[in-house]
Amino acid sequence: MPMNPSQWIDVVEDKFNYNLDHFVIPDHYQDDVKSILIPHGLIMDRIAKLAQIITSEYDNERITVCCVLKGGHQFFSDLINYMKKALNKQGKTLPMTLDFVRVKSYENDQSTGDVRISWTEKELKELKGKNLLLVEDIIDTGNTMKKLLATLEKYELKSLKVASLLLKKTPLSCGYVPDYVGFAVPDLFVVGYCLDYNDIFRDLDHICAISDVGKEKYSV
Ligand SMILES: O=P(O)(O)OC[C@H]1O[C@H](OP(=O)(O)OP(=O)(O)O)[C@H](O)[C@@H]1O
Ligand code: HPA
Repeated sequence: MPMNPSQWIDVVEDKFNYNLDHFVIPDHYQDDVKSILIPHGLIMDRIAKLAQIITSEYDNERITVCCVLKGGHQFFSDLINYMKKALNKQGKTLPMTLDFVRVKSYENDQSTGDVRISWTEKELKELKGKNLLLVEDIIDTGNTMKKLLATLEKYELKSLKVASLLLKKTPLSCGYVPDYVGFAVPDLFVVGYCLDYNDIFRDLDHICAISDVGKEKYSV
């Protein structure tokens, strides 16, 4: 069952803007972010809960958990670990196959509109009859996920669900809402925890709002 929006954590800009000196930020990013929206510890605690919810909704059938690279990598990796712990606690067994797809459409803080997906025809055909769980870092305009779902349509999956750590509250949204959401975030360009700006900031632990200095410094 998709989560009810009341189950998401709503990150409100004025309430959730931890000062940069409240947490450790690497020196090389000090000027490049303006506030911390979600500290790393909170991200991890939230993923533990998402893992509990997700594992409780599957039976003992094998699932294919597919990481949407590159941004989804950290969430995927932590989610799998928490899912294994949750299964252990629930005394339940759920065999998981781990899979990866590379998708890219952003340059600077804008979608180019050209969503490139690495799946080959052979890889797509192999998904027939599988229970697929797509794991994404963020749904912003929703165009990436819309294209992924449209691509999968004719391949006769047994089931398809999407978990996204973040869902951006933006007027540019196409209206797509994933089954599982960690946090609803304000309409700011966010970086850290593998979310990037031109491949920078993936090594930052917390989820932060990028500063104008950061945008300027790393723009292409
Ligand atoms: O909802 P949308 O507006 O389509 O944006 C979301 C997508 O944008 C980012 O990918 P990006 O193209 O930056 O590639 P990356 O995962 O390698 O960072 C992110 O990882 C999502 O896949
Ligand atoms: O806010 C964002 N941050 C990083 N990557 C993204 N891809 C879409 N939106 C974002």
